Amino acid sequence: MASTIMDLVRDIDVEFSPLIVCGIIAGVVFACWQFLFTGLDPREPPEVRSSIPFGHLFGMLWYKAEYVTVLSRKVKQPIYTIRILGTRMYILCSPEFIQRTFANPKAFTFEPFVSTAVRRLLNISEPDMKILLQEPGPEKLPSYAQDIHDLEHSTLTPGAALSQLNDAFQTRLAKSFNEIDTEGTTVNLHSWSRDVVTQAACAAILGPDNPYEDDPTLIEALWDFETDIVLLILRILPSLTARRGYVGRARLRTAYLSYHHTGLWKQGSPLLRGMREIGKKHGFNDTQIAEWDVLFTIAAVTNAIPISFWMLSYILADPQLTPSVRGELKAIVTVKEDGKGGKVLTLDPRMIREHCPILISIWEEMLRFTSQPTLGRYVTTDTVVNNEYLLKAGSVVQIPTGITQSNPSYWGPDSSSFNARRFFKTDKDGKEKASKDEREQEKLQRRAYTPFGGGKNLCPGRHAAANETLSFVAMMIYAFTIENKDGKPFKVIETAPRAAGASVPKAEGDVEVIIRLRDDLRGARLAFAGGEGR
Ligand code: HEM
Repeated sequence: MASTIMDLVRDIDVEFSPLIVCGIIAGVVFACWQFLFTGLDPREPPEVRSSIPFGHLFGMLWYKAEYVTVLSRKVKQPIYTIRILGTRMYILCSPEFIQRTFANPKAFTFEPFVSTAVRRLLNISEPDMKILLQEPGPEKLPSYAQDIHDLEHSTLTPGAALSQLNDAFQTRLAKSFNEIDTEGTTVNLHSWSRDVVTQAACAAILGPDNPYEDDPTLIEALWDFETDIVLLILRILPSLTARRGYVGRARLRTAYLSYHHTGLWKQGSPLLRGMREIGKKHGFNDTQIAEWDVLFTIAAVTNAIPISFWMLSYILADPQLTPSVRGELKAIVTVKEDGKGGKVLTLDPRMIREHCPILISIWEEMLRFTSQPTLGRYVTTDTVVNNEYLLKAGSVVQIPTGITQSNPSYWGPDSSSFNARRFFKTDKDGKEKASKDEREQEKLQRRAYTPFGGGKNLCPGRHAAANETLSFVAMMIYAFTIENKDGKPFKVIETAPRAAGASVPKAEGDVEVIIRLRDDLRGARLAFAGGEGR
């Protein structure tokens, strides 16, 4: 109780000082003035006004992260401006404009969004924040943010460090698969797959002796933190309004700190060790390093875990797909005697791209269909895009990728539904089947396809995400039968509204299933080539 009161006092103290209240009033007056009197430059994209005053603001409050997507579907313009409380937002719905902004990261930057969120999430002081983000000074030393960016891209692009991460993921995943009861295990598929894949993803980043192994309830704490992240960034009485996330964050902080103090970080991934080294170089203490590690873990699981569940669900819901996928997976699976009277089934995820075109098509379609982030960029300098429109410094660019990723002129009349074979490119003999027109269409699609964002901030974890999802789904489909507990045909469950900042929505509710090893594999141990446990 006493600690709750202290939390409250701390929140109020931070958020509602007289200075901040005056600031808010001044901001509102300024915003109203802007709204009523400031015109747009004629070279700016056309303005879309709402029919009622402050309509866009209400729209944002109502639809949250989805508002610009909902509005863009109605407006049907390639580029337009809206104003909310005096801030200009340019909404980009055409691949042409989107690619131009990706190509100019100096003028259109993502960093202010990250730094504001991180500062508020971790309570970093202004001076520390300056150190964090400082531009290279006269000595030309890169900032912490730049060092981390470079590290992420070097350790997560194909190479030795990524292979090590992938192998560690698969080793831990195989352990969970081998724990499934031979007679069958009844689970809630959504929460079970979330826990199994999270456990493996954390082992990949943090190493085999990580806090989640000692205390699996930390998985729940991680997802509580992830779910409440927007409320924690807003910081309006977080100990009350985001209680679960608030407590989860504190538990994770303590657990990661102990992981660093006890030296367990030494068996972590090259990425994790690199983050620690960079933190130390920039003068961070262990608590700050631990907090960054927690945030990175969130970035690594927030989209990859839900998409694993969706991909498995869409395959299970189509009776034709399971046999087709199993058929092509045969080429990458071996079953051998293990020398101890048993057998071991080994699946090699590194061969999926070459041998499993249907599975790859499903993965790419899954990304198109579910990963529809609204990307944000801050305009740092007045810039003309495409020799056509002026985007003014101090404004915000919003890119609702759901618009381009479901536009029928790029994707055809079935653009708003899931089509497992949309990206299937080879005929039975493995020859390219695309005609010239189809190849032109593919070019358009490639420009309209941004499930991982783009430009300088293109998701560095995209290769790891592909490995995680494909390894999980491939083994689930190949080695197990998965049936609804109530005996009815499997159906894809509802999606929850996409959270602000998330690319992939989570599921609403759950579905109870029985997972059983296939009869012909009874007694076999499951393993991945690359991962241990063979
Ligand atoms: C299917 C799974 C995933 C999806 C759909 C996804 C999507 C995204 C998107 C849309 C962005 C923002 C890009 C932009 O603004 O242009 C992003 C950034 C990021 N993602 Fe992912 N991501 C996934 C998995 C992962 C994984 C597995 C990791 C780590 C292992 C990861 C680490 C990051 C990081 C560190 C950033 C920030 C990059 C920066 O600011 O430069 N992501 N991701």
